[in-house]
This record gives sequence, structure tokens and C-alpha cells, in this order.
Amino acid sequence: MAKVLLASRNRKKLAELQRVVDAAGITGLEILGLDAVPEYPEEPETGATFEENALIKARSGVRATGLPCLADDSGISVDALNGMPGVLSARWSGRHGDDPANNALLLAQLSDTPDERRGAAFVSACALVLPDGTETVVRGEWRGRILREERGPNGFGYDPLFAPDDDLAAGRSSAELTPEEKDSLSHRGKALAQLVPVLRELAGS
Ligand SMILES: O=P(O)(O)OP(=O)(O)OP(=O)(O)OC[C@H]1O[C@@H](n2cnc3c(O)ncnc32)[C@H](O)[C@@H]1O
Ligand SMILES: [Mg+2]
Repeated sequence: MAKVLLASRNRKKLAELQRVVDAAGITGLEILGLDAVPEYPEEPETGATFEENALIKARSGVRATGLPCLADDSGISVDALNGMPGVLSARWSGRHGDDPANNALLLAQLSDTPDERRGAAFVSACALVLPDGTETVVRGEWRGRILREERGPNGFGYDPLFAPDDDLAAGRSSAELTPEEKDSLSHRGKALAQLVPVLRELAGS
């Protein structure tokens, strides 16, 4: 069976990719996480853009394993913060991957921002790099606004603070959507949808 490595330490991203591949009816493609391959030194995410960081992660995965490699770099871009946290989303509070601290800091920074200026977008850049050097980079965006308190148990990261603009979400946070609803609207869902043809080809299905 063809293999593709998702170069990510984030298990929620792995689950989202697996759902997209399953929903597209792609069989014959085994998605491996970093746990499934011998450990290799991961490069720091020093890029100025989501695209650069996604490429850094995917290229180092290919170099280390020789497998086709997919990587996502994503974050939330808040209008009232001139696009920040952006590429710093995972470590906004200073500690990488501390979701409660990141959310608390973002809420505090926006405490005086009125409802009409709380617009934001989730952004995902996904890079697929093949062992022959072929590189495909795609991007998805998801517009919404930042709530005044956390809501909902699903998803991860900033999901409890993000109210999507889409009618389907109708007053819910993205942490109150079902996984399938999130996939159909989200930045990562939109980015990965553009990679489905390449993934299908890799799978030979
Ligand atoms: O780099 P890898 O190992 O893939 O995993 P990561 O969690 O560090 O991922 P990023 O560097 O791409 O940082 C993305 C951050 O942006 C936020 N984020 C991205 N996508 C999100 C989503 O769908 N829902 C909520 N928050 C999201 C979340 O806080 C993540 O920590
Ligand atoms: Mg990261």
C-alpha cells in the first residue's frame, strides 16, 4: 500500500487528514504520523509565512524518510491585531502548544475590541513534497470572528474562540461543530481538498 507521511506532532491534524482522505473515497493510501517512522531532527518553524513553514516541515520529512510527505502550517490571523498571531499562533503565549494560555492571552488582548472589529481568519498552508522533488503548496482560509469566551468541546487550539461566518455554523463556535461540519468549512478542509487529486494519484485509486 502506498504511504504518505504527515510531518506533524499534532494528532488532531492527523485525524482531519484521515477524514478528508476517507471522505474522498481514497483507498490504498496509508497515512503515517511521525510516531510511525524513525525519529529525525525536526527543523524549527522559522518561516515568515505559513507556506514557507509547511515546506520546511514537508521537505525535512522527505529528506529523513524518503517517503512522500505532507505538512500543514496553520494559525489564526486577527484583523484587530494586524494579522497576528499568524505564524506565531502555536506559541503566542510563549509556550509552544499551550492552547489554554494562548486562548486566554488572545481574549485579554481583545477585551476592549468591539464586536464589529473582531474579525479573523484561520489559515492553513499544506505542502506535499514527493521524493522526486515535486512540490505542491496549497492554501485555505476560513473567515469568522473572535468570541468573548470559550465555547464548545470539539476541535483544538483556537476553535472554542472562533465563530465562523458561514450560515451552516449559525451562531456556534468551531468547537461546537461536528468534525464533518468543520471539515466542510475549515481552512484545512479547503486546503486539503485541493490536494485530493494528487493524493488519489499517489494511492493509485
Ligand atoms: O507544527 P505541527 O507539528 O504540525 O503542529 P502544531 O500544532 O505546532 O501546528 P502549527 O505549527 O501549524 O501551529 C498551528 C496553531 O494554530 C492553531 N490552529 C491551526 N489550525 C487550527 C484549527 O483547525 N483549529 C484551532 N486552532 C488551530 C493552533 O493553535 C495550532 O497550535
Ligand atoms: Mg508547529
